[in-house]
Amino acid sequence: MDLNSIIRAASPPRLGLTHNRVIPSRHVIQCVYRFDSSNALGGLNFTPGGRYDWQSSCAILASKVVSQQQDTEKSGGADGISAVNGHHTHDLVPVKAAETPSAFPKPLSIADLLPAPMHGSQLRVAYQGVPGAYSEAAAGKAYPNCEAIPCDQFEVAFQAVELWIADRAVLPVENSLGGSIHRNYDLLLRHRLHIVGEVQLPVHHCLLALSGVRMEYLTRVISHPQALSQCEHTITKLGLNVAREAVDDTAGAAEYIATNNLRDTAAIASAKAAKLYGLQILADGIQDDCSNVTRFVMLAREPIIPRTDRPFKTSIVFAHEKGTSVLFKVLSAFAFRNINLTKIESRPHRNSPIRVVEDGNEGTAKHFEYMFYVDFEASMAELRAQNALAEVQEFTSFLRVLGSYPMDMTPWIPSREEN
Ligand SMILES: O=C(O)C(=O)C[C@]1(C(=O)O)C=C[C@@H](O)C=C1
Repeated sequence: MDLNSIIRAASPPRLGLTHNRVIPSRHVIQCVYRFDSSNALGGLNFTPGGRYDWQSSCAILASKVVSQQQDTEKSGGADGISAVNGHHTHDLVPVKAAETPSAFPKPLSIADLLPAPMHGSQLRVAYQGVPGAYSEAAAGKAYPNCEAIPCDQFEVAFQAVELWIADRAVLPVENSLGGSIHRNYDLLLRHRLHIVGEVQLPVHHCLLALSGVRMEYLTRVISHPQALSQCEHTITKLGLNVAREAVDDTAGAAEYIATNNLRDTAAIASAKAAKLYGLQILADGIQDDCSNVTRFVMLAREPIIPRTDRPFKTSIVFAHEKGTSVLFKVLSAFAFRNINLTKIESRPHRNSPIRVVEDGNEGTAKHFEYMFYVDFEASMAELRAQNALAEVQEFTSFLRVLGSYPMDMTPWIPSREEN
């Protein structure tokens, strides 16, 4: 087997935006949620008709399954894609029911309508990147024994869950050295998934190159922008005179070097990526700080029921039409109740990015408008959290609960070589 065949064998196809029409080999059930923007407890209350409602409707797209199945047939779909509801398309020829009852579509059962994971199968977890990416390791930490599904973009991982191709998505939101992964904050707002958990992964970076390549041959280092920034000082300290180039993910960088036989380029990626793509480790543990940790959130179509028997965290996002002046009031709603905040992030308000204030004598002032993301240490099952949010709602024009979920309390172990 040559190196390329090894790489191909090691890498299952990634989901891309063009794969959105992939149908799982069972009924596709689509849920559409409409959010009442006045809903402080969005996603946590399902009482129909009230102010605090999610309006939800579920439709079983049997006809869509059939039409997509025909499309797939035409394009010679791969195994598992051409199968619909457990029946391969070539089974669907006119036959007598008594002779071959399995030739007819199976009626839906309660099992088809159960929340994921369905049919007792493995939990399918979407992540951005290719095998060997840190996000894959985070998916394994969050859901041991899951089936990790590689996606080529963050957006695709969201869509994979929304379209029932995956049961969960695991996505990075912040790193102890590189800061926030802003793209995912923006996507959390644009999609209707719920945060159901978090994992913190110690990230141990290696410098990888083709076998026989020496550091002095290198002219370029490629990796995910977060990984490049997490190793910036070490790269300089190693005396490397190299261009830095950003690619979609760390393991993808390793795969690219191996596939294209690049002898002047190194990748920053995991030791697992070195093994998967047949690269040597030129330097080990090159992150600028040994306590380099990335925090990932787990996303699902449904929220979990918040509890009080273990430490919970709640993530919210809010905006106010009068700008940042209410921030103090909002934050004091938590301070007065002794609720600890663990994160505040502001992002441009896409719907109204600028507020213009006219002053007849002085001219016109333009202020930037923001969405604020806050994580606090309390469960939505606690009265103090509910009261805090009721107060926050008074000051805000938009408020959404992104999720209330168990905190990752695993003991602190600095990064090691295994990821
Ligand atoms: O590229 C990868 O391997 C990823 O999983 C992405 C990612 C990130 O987005 O921050 C995850 C963890 C590390 O911080 C570096 C990169």
